[in-house]
Amino acid sequence: MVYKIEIKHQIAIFTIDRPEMRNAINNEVMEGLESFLDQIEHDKEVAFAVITGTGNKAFCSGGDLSEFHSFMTAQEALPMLSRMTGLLYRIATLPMPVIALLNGTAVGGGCEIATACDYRVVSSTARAGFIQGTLNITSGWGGSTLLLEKMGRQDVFMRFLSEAKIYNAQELELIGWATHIYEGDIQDGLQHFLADMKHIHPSVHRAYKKVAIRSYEITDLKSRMMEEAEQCAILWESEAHHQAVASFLSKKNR
Ligand SMILES: CC[C@@H](C(=O)O)C(=O)SCCNC(=O)CCNC(=O)[C@H](O)C(C)(C)COP(=O)(O)OP(=O)(O)OC[C@H]1O[C@@H](n2cnc3c(N)ncnc32)[C@H](O)[C@@H]1OP(=O)(O)O
Repeated sequence: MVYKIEIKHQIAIFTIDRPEMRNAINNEVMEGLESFLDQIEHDKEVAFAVITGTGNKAFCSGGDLSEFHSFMTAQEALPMLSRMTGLLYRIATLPMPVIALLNGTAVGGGCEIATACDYRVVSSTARAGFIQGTLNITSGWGGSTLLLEKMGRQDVFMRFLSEAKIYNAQELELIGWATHIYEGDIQDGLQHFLADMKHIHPSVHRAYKKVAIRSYEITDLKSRMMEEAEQCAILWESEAHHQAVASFLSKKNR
């Protein structure tokens, strides 16, 4: 099993469990995420949902390049990109608040997943970045659409995307991407973040969540995220992208 699902004390936790692969997303993790969302979407008992990763090195390193490098054309890449885009839209529109608990680094699609969540609770040693540009692609799971939709300053977040750099926790807090930075133990970090919210009835959190996402349907956010996936698919088939992935994988196989 490459993921864990736990529902305890009204908190539903999805943990990507591939620490040796820096919690990269493959088809099996996608299936897990689908079943997690199916389980909690209509469960009124769940007050908060949490997405995290095993270990302290990575929250998620994005798409599993060793699996997805076999996609050579836009047509081959698009089903995977659209499937993840659909999942990120579901995460963003869950009826309860969703917390990305960044136990470690989030890059590429990992950064997109964290952006889809309502809050990013980040270890002081974690880092994050939309590094897709270094692979000659854009984000392809709807993550930059979500980033620019949710976050304040367009100039700051266009730069975050375009530099394709990894920011440290302090920088992530400064630009407003990280909601809360914790030191030390991950569970203590989560509990500390939730401490001032937990005594409020879950129906109140759900009502605020509704307010937060009410414009998504009117502005057809899902279609806009899908357009991002299509744009990424076009870049996916470029020679520069295939070369960048081959270079990453050749380091792995050395
Ligand atoms: C596909 C969709 C697209 C999107 O829409 O956004 C993407 O997500 S593109 C993918 C973008 N992700 C990357 O390019 C990440 C690449 N990984 C890294 O930069 C680093 O691994 C790290 C996340 C910064 C962690 O560095 P470090 O702690 O030094 O670990 P290693 O680099 O030694 O990795 C350990 C191990 O894991 C393998 N690995 C890591 N990430 C991936 C990945 N995304 N896909 C496949 N494999 C990955 C890495 O190759 C190492 O393997 P071994 O050498 O066999 O131990």
